[in-house]
Amino acid sequence: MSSQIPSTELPDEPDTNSPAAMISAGGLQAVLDNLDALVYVSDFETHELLYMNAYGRQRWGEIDGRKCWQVLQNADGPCSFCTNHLLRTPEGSPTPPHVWEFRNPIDQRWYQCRDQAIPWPNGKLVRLEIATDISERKQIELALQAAHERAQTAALEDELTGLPNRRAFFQFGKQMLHQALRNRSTLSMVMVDLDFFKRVNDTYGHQAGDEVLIRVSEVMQARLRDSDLIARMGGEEFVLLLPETPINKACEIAQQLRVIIRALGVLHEGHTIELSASFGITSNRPNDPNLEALLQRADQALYQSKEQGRDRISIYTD
Ligand SMILES: Nc1nc2c(ncn2[C@@H]2O[C@H](COP(=O)(O)OP(=O)(O)OP(=O)(O)O)[C@@H](O)[C@H]2O)c(=O)[nH]1
Repeated sequence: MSSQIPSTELPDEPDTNSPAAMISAGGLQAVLDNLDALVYVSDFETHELLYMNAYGRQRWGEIDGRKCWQVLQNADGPCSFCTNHLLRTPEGSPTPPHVWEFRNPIDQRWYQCRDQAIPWPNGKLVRLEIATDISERKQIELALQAAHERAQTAALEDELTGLPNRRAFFQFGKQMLHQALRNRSTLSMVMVDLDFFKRVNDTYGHQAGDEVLIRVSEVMQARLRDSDLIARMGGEEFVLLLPETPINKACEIAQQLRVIIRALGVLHEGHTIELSASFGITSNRPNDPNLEALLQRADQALYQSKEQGRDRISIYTD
């Protein structure tokens, strides 16, 4: 088989009369003016617009020797987000095209911009931008992102009380323990469990029980600092993580919470539901391998509170 290409398919000499070779300035203009994208060229130093295609002129008006920031941004000076400095090396050679996305504050639409330094007929490098309207795609992207963030928040939030849930407790708690070990500071843990909560449900109904859980969450949250973590671990059990809080201070806080819950009296359909809670307290130790170690100790201390009659606080002791 011959490896020679037939001359009809690939001529040896370029045919200067072929339609492709005859593309004129007018032809190029037609291509540029029918593009569904803004194309403009501006001077690097003066920012004067040297060219803008029909797409751009229809949206932003004639260029009339004006500067890019006057025409495209209606501004009094160069834009803070101008990319000119990214398009040339310090020696003045063109860098690879810079592609970025931005929302034009004038028309509020999103554009993907492709900026590049190109040689102009006078021999100077100039700025070329090709900007494509990506608003529809961006709207979907932003809506998806918001939905994803909402789903993430929902996965970490207890539906009833709005407190961080068990999963959030482990996620944030791990970081808090890590920070405490690194700073050699005391992280205290308080486990809180409402007493005889089953009776509340049995006597007043499940909805009354839910109201109690919400009110207890609110009053505990109100007493704590922003840097403390309070999570609902499930049922009528809550865990507090108190950074930079020595054990005696954690006991003081737990006592206050105990008194607050005792005094709460949740009103439900004309009845006042009296409550109490038991507490188990511990603090981190230098060799604590993980959060579970603290949880185990706090749980044992809580068990002691329950055993000794409830409505009390206990500190874990070996
Ligand atoms: N209303 C309501 N009740 C819940 C929820 N989650 C768990 N419970 C109820 O909480 C009760 C917990 O009962 P127990 O574990 O026996 O604890 P308790 O009655 O508080 O007894 P002690 O902890 O020993 O003082 C059960 O009746 C659960 O059905 C909830 O989200 N809402």
